[in-house]
Amino acid sequence: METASNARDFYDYVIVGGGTAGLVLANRLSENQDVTVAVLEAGSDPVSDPRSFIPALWANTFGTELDWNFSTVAQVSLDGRRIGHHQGKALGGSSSINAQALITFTAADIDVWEAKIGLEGWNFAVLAPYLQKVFNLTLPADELISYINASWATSWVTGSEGPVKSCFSDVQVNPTPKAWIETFRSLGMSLTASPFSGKYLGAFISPATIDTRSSTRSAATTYLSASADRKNLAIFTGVMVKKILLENRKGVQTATGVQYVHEGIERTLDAKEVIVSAGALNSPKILELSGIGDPAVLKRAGIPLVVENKFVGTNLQDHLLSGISFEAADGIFTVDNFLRGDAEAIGAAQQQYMENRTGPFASSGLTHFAHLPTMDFKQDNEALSKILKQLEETHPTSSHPLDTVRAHHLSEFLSQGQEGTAQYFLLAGQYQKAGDNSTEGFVPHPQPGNFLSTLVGLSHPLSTGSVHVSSSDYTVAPTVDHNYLSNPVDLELHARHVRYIETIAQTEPFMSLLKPGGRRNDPLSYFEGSLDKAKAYVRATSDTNYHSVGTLAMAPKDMGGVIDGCFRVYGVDQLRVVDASVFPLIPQSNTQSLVYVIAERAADLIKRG
Ligand SMILES: Cc1cc2nc3c(=O)[nH]c(=O)nc-3n(C[C@H](O)[C@H](O)[C@H](O)COP(=O)(O)OP(=O)(O)OC[C@H]3O[C@@H](n4cnc5c(N)ncnc54)[C@H](O)[C@@H]3O)c2cc1C
Repeated sequence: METASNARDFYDYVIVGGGTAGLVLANRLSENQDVTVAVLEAGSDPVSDPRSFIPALWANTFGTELDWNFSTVAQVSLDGRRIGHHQGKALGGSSSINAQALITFTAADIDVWEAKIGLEGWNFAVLAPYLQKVFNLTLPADELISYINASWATSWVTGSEGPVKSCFSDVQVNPTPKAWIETFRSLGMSLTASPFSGKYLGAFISPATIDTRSSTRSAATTYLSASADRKNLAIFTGVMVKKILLENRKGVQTATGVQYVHEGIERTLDAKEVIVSAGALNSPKILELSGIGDPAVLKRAGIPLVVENKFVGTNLQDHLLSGISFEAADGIFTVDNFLRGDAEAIGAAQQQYMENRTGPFASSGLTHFAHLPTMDFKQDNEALSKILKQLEETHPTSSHPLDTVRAHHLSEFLSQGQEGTAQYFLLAGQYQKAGDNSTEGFVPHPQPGNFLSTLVGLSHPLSTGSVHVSSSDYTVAPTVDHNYLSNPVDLELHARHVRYIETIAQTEPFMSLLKPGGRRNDPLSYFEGSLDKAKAYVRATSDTNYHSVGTLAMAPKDMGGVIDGCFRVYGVDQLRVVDASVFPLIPQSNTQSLVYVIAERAADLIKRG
């Protein structure tokens, strides 16, 4: 058996990072028996680790060896707080620790790549068919489909036959779905079309990437099971790639392999082509350690410049998250007992899961979603006009050529009111801003009581940040600066959405899920309609939604691109990047579906040559 210590000297494709995108590529490229493929993954295989495979335990991976455990620098507009930022360090990458929500991208968010960024062939019609190549959705029994109003999913199931299994996980244990859907109906926000259709608004219960037969997480590792017997595919774990080996061939820098460390020993591996799939926060680091990047950044870190591109590590985007926790009515199920580490409650849930694979442990707990336009602007034309005017002006924080496209895209959404500008979702438990030490976990200091939280993620942030090396030492974490809320439009929109949570909480039937006269878990979360109070709360509590993307953008070079439409790094032959780094603009959806799809498309393009 091949191990990292006795690996061959040469593979056709060396994939750096066995994460979400990396394992899709490993499977698809090794379908051709005539090529050899090696995956180098820094983490271990988590498949038999309950923290990874039990759907509810995803946040228990935080701060463990399955997590890179990054943290941002102090965020000026978040009251100077540092934000802990988890990323999967294991086979399957972040798909092995994520919250498993399966929410697919919308047409408008992808079509803008072709129409406004000039990426030929990058549109919804081309990408959408890949969803069915990736996912395999199982429907619940008919009466449950009707209970959760999910008939929209029935037609999609036909043809969904990919390796990543998904299902509607928690409808049997959680009585809230109907209340969630009916509340948004009362607010005029019923689901307008299937969330798989590419254009919809409103509330729905989403599927999750969970295998219904075993009630276990279905991550990118399922791509490996499908290719386990292939002699031309080698998977190495516990291998940290230091840099890409570059050689000047006839005046063109060319990737010839990688340098890596395994069990303290440094080795090299040669390749016909190197594909970097180390995720949005690690891939830029690998390019910069190899001398590809902004001369000023490399100089500061003491790394010799090989290929200049000042956009490496820029354009970092995320869906900033905030929410309000309301005390739940008696008898409503919440996970607060688990968050407080109540041994009896955890033991009972564990036993139920082990015995018949049901109960709260069989679900990620995040399945109630709604995509909404900025509801305030339905009545307040003056406020809308003010924001649209702000969007026309170049803002001083503008730092990336794609900022203009971003502002125009958002402006269209706001003026038409037909697309989501925030994602709302329900957490049956208390939400708390994380501490700035990410090892503190999901809810660091749980309070007594049971809560229902409605959270809001800002869909199309204009604020962009960066991730860069601060040292030539590969063991040093990169400097992550999301620059959250640096553009005031983001604060204005996020605060309006977070304020709208109060309206949701006062609407039936959601209101009846809450304790009459019950408290909220944060004294700052009482806005009484004040936008200023909502803004202060957003600054004090917002956190990451773990959707970092965009740091090696696919775009023309003069628009801030680092790779072209075929994933090739500008200025370097035989080097590609395929992962969440390549998104030029963040979509309003959660990011895993687009990462999977992009990797499938990359495999097709690479195979075509
Ligand atoms: C906590 C959390 C919750 C989330 N919840 C959801 C959700 O519910 N729904 C959703 O759609 N999305 C969710 N996401 C986002 C989604 O999972 C990610 O966008 C996606 O998985 C990223 O895929 P990737 O291939 O870009 O990177 P990853 O999957 O993170 O893969 C990168 C891989 O590269 C490896 N690597 C990095 N550096 C090196 C190196 N130097 N040498 C060797 N290997 C290296 C890493 O260990 C990792 O395995 C969540 C993410 C997180 C972290």
